[in-house]
Amino acid sequence: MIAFEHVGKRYGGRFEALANIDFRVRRGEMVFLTGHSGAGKSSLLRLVMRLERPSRGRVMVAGHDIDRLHHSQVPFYRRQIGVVFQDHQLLFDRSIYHNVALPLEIQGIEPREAARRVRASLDKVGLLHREKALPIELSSGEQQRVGIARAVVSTPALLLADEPTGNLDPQLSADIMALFEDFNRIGTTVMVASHDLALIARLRHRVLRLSDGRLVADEEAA
Ligand SMILES: Nc1ncnc2c1ncn2[C@@H]1O[C@H](COP(=O)(O)OP(=O)(O)OP(=O)(O)O)[C@@H](O)[C@H]1O
Repeated sequence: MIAFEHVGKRYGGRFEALANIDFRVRRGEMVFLTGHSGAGKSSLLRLVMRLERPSRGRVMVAGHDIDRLHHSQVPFYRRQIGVVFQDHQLLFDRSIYHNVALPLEIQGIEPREAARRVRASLDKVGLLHREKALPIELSSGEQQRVGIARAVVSTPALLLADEPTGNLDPQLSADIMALFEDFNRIGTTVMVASHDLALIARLRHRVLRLSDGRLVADEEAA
């Protein structure tokens, strides 16, 4: 699903944020990406989303060298990927329902079909009963679950998350990770950047560890 082939990323032509990164993630795998602050986790995820382009090497996603996408194809490419951020980036003047519906509106999905998908997504994260609420009325854990519902509403084959449990307490963090595992179980390829080593160790998935822009460990699930 994802292949990094000797990928390097320099910012401003000088600073080397990633060097010689080489790994593959199989379709249907769930992988954690870990490493100290500044190790390059976000940069790696941004390369997969094609928000950044590699300075060296190739990033292949679903068999395509994504650097070769024409710029007109990039929005379509990004819509195939579900993304969850730490600061869930909800629109605070829209209801929970309309936040989750947004990707479907952009794709021009017919409203009745969109409603069915939005409700299925909200049900999956346990928030169907809050569909009319505004984000401000929800706890931060609930807001994060809305972000996840929005990321999966288009049933993406690939789900990326950047520190999705950053601000949450241990129980809520475990709940969020369990949701990712649920999506992985139904076939979604999942890649989660996290520095929560205790949580990662309990979950028994493959771990890619970055340090100073290098891939220093690739540990298969125990
Ligand atoms: N747009 C940019 N321009 C210049 N330098 C950048 C840019 N984005 C990231 N960097 C630098 O690249 C390095 C890797 O950053 P990155 O955000 O990928 O790390 P990270 O592992 O996600 O860290 P954190 O856990 O703190 O978010 C850092 O030293 C950072 O300062």
